[in-house]
Amino acid sequence: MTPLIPMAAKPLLAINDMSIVFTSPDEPDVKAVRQVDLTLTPGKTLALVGESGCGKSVTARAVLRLLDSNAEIRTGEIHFEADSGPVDIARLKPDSLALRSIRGAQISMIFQEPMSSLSPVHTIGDQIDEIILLHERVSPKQARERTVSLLDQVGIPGARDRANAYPFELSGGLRQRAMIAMALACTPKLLIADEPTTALDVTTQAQILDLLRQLQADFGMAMLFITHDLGVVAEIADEVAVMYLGDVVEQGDVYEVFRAPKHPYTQALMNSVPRLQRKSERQRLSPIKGTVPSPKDRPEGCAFTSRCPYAFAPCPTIRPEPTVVGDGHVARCHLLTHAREEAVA
Ligand SMILES: Nc1ncnc2c1ncn2[C@@H]1O[C@H](COP(=O)(O)OP(=O)(O)OP(=O)(O)O)[C@@H](O)[C@H]1O
Repeated sequence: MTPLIPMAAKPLLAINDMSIVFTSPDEPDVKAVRQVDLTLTPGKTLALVGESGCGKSVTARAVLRLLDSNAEIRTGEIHFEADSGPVDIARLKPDSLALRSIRGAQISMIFQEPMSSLSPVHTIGDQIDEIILLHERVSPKQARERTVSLLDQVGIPGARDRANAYPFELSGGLRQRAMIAMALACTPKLLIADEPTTALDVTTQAQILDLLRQLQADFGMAMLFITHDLGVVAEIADEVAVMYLGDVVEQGDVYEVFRAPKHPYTQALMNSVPRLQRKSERQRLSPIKGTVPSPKDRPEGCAFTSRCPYAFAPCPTIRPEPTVVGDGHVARCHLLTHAREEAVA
């Protein structure tokens, strides 16, 4: 399939038509992610943004096949340019050697809560050494040298001594840095960051974002960055994909999407963010009316129908096709094609 967004370089990651369902013996399947297409270029950052429950984490976890046991990738492909050549991660067995050689080495992940990847009973140095020793042919002494240098690179003061600290002995910000060092231990091509700064105070959040940007420049890795914070997207991303109830409703270059959002959901998200303005120019913030429906009540058509101020006849039943709306900018909304049809008629 020809991508709607022209790619500047061969994608490192190309998710095509991916749908993920949660199954339960007593209930109908729940579609958490619906026919998602995403591409990520080497060295660039793609932000996945949207309200809680829209499928950001499930999409990201699918890339590492870290989904819960009741989740199933029902359709689609996850193409990754692995060291050994192109691979479709969706076809790999979660415990296969091929996937284990990718996970933690070529693609790694950081989380909001560092203790979800750090063990409380081992020192941070031992944990990072272990990952290096698992994936690379180096001696324990060489692994420790690399660990100390990584801890230093992520801004942990007194790295050699701190390598002997247990996670509970570090502050929240330092723990976050240690988790980042661990994720970078084998210089991955892709770092997946799932709300890594959400739990931090604003100063630490800014430091961690700066650090990630710096490390990205040093290591040349791509990032898939999950957040619900548009300010963070503006800070860190090259491209953005806006998700709503399992659908990607709009995606493209960050500047382009922020300058001229085309989907009513993206427009509403932008209007709900405070901006610095003179007192006389200040507008009231408009929160998005209503709540995200449960994925169990998703309409067949556009997922945003029940909250959209412009919804009209086709919206609840017919799913809008992706429409190219600008340079490297695509949105799924009937208004876009409707306006065009009217213009042509
Ligand atoms: N183990 C599970 N069983 C059933 N449904 C699940 C499970 N995990 C996630 N879901 C559902 O999948 C949907 C997407 O969840 P996901 O965690 O990806 O959302 P999110 O956008 O990352 O939200 P948040 O910002 O709150 O983390 C949600 O409706 C959620 O209820």
